[in-house]
Amino acid sequence: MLRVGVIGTGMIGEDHVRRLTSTLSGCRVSAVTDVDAERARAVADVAPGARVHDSGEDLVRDGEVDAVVVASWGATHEQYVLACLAAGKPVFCEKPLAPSAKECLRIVEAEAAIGRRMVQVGFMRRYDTAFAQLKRAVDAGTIGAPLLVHCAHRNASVPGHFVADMAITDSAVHEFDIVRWLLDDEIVAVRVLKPRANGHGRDVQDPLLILLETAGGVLIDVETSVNIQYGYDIRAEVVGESGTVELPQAGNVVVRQSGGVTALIAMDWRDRFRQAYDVELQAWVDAAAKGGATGPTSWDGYVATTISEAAVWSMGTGSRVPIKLEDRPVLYAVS
Ligand SMILES: NC(=O)c1ccc[n+]([C@@H]2O[C@H](COP(=O)([O-])OP(=O)(O)OC[C@H]3O[C@@H](n4cnc5c(N)ncnc54)[C@H](O)[C@@H]3O)[C@@H](O)[C@H]2O)c1
Ligand SMILES: O[C@H]1[C@H](O)[C@@H](O)[C@H](O)[C@@H](O)[C@H]1O
Repeated sequence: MLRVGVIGTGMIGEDHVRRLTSTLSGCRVSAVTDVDAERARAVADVAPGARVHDSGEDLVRDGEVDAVVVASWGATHEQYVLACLAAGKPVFCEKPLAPSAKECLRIVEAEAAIGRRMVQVGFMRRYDTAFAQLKRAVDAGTIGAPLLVHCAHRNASVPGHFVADMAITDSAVHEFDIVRWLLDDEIVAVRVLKPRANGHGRDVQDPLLILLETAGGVLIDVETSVNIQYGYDIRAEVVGESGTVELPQAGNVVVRQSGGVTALIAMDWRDRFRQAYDVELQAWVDAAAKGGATGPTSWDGYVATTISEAAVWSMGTGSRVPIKLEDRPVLYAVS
């Protein structure tokens, strides 16, 4: 039984504590912590026997914690992931791995020095049934070589602390990861365009249109909308040489009523990606129980954050920004 410590018991931290306690197998939550101690105590109540620690560092040191989930704010991820690596404990870190490429690189270097995978990054879309179907269709080659990808990432609304950059660093970072995975290709440049602003957006520039170029010559457009009101809507369509393939709309029940047809839509990410979170965390539990990690790597986290940094720069300057990556350590060599 893997004993898991959870750092950060906010929205997704609480969700993960619940699934580790009640949905997944081979694990239990033995400790939690949050800078909001009251919140940590409330969440500990859903995990029988879980201790509440004063700090993330204390939790990592706890002899009854075999592996750690980091679900605190992005700016705190690096310190906890590095503490886990130093303690030899496998760690699942929510996206973004860290807010800057420099911080991500320090994690990559620390893991590469150990010489084996210890970190899994929370890019859960790779475990989503709908995205898996999309990838299978692209890989099967029936639409020919991919030429274009159209993506939309729409949030009904976002919390009050959401600032302009977060449409990129918090939201579009998922697309930066998923298109690399979907196309087996690297992003080489990014440009961000700003249309007329949505009046629901307060001070946040919304929406954005992000244009990505890949090494293989594919062009990708990503719409981010963070105040779209009607629901949480994630879309992707790949245009190939002889056809197109589109992300199925996961779990949308179709209702026929009063002379109309309505397809219900999720209102937030918890709803839309529930299955993906369950599968990604079970995969991590299984790998962590053997002392390692699987799925999205620290390197994937570093690449996604590097693209985010370039996109934020482009949003400010309007320029096309090339993506420059450091050399990939052999630990993350593509097989
Ligand atoms: N994969 C996904 O789809 C997904 C979904 C939501 C959030 N996230 C990521 O998860 C992280 C948390 O997001 P959230 O929406 O749950 O935010 P949140 O604000 O609801 O929760 C974050 C929690 O971390 C706590 N915290 C902050 N600093 C801390 C520290 N130094 N030590 C311990 N606890 C600390 C806060 O008090 C808060 O309770 C972010 O990195 C976010 O991008 C990922
Ligand atoms: O933190 C959340 C989360 O990562 C969701 O998966 C994403 O769709 C949202 O845009 C973001 O704000």
